[in-house]
Order: sequence, then structure tokens, then C-alpha cells
Amino acid sequence: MSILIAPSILSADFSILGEEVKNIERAGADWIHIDVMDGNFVPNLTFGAPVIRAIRKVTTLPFDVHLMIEKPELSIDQYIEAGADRITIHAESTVHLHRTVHYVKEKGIPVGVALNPATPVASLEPIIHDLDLVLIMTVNPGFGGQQFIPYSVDKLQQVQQLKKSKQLHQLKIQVDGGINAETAPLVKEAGADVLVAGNAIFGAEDLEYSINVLR
Ligand SMILES: O=C(CO)[C@H](O)[C@H](O)COP(=O)(O)O
Ligand SMILES: [Fe+2]
Repeated sequence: MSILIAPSILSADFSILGEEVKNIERAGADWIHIDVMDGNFVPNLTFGAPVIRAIRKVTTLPFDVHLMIEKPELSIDQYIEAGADRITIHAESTVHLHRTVHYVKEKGIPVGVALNPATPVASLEPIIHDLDLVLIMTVNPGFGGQQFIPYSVDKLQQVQQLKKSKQLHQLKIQVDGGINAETAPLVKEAGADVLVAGNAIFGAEDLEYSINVLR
């Protein structure tokens, strides 16, 4: 699998969000990573379905929607209707993870499960064969621009082993948080297929160069 780069628009300039999305598409992004935060599951509030619907008009790139919200099962439909092409939910955000994963699958789009830094990889075991993507959070979710947590590399290796032992060839392993020119080689070596990056891309002078450096 070749490495995919998913810029997180959390680090974009919200006052010109449509332009930022177009620029990132021109610069060679593979997916647009959209961080939906509810101020409850994480201590920050970002955007919801109306903003996703608005930027849906300016790009054809896949929308990779990372839900950091309590009880995602209550509002998944609105993100899909707004234009999400894939949805990732946090294992810690619902007591009905299996049901919610299958709900997204029945809607016909790829589904991912995200793990916070303190959630063990073993918790994925009963469900990993149902997933299209596993997201290993490499920072505590809630904010852009945080420092990469080194133990994440061990967790990535554990997911990679699980993927191999269960022969889940199509499963994508994604990382999110503190990914930059220094940490990208570490996570790629440990098995990451999809790199999310906010500050390292939107904070750079040359978007295309910053994407190529990560890739
Ligand atoms: O999910 C997220 C935070 O919860 C963001 O996707 C992540 O923080 C990206 O930002 P950066 O690359 O600057 O760390
Ligand atoms: Fe994210």
C-alpha cells in the first residue's frame, strides 16, 4: 500500500476554509481529514455537518471524518448526508462500538475505529476484522499542534502484527497527531499507511513540499 496523506483542516485558516481546501487538493493531498469535536468527548469544539456540506462543494477529494463526539451513533447520519466518504469513531466514545461500526458499514462507506493513547490495542481484537481502518491517536485528541507520544510506535507495531496474523490485507492503519518530518519515518516504519497532519502541512510555506516530505 502506498502512503496516503490526509491534511487535517483543524489547522487551516477557518476564515478562508474553502480556499484552504482547494489549495490542499492542488498540493497533492489524498484525503481531507475533518476533525469533528463536541466539547464533551474532547475539551474543544470545532465544526459539524453544515461546514462539511459547505466544503463538499469545493473539492472531490474523499472526506475522512474523525468523530470526537460522545455517542456518535446519535448523529452519524448527518455527517454522511453532508458528504463524509469515510467515518472514524472512537472506541471510547460509545458503549455500542460493534453496533455503531456495523451501522456505518450498512450505510455503504468505510469505517474506522480510533484509539486514544491510553486505550490498548487488544481492545480491537473482537472487532478488527470488521474494520476498514484503525486510527492510532499519537496525541491525546482535542487539539492540533501537540507533541507526538513515543509509545505510539509500539502500538502501531501491535496493530501491524494483528493485521498480519489475521491476514487483514485491506485494513488501513492511520496515525493522527504530531506527525511531521521527524515522526513520519517512525510511523511509516511501524506500519502506518495513512498520515494525518495539521500543523506540519498548514503551518508550512509550501503546501506541496510539506506533503511530499511526509510522503
Ligand atoms: O484529531 C486531531 C486532534 O485531536 C487532529 O487531526 C490532529 O491534531 C492533527 O493536528 P497536528 O498534526 O497539528 O497534531
Ligand atoms: Fe483527527
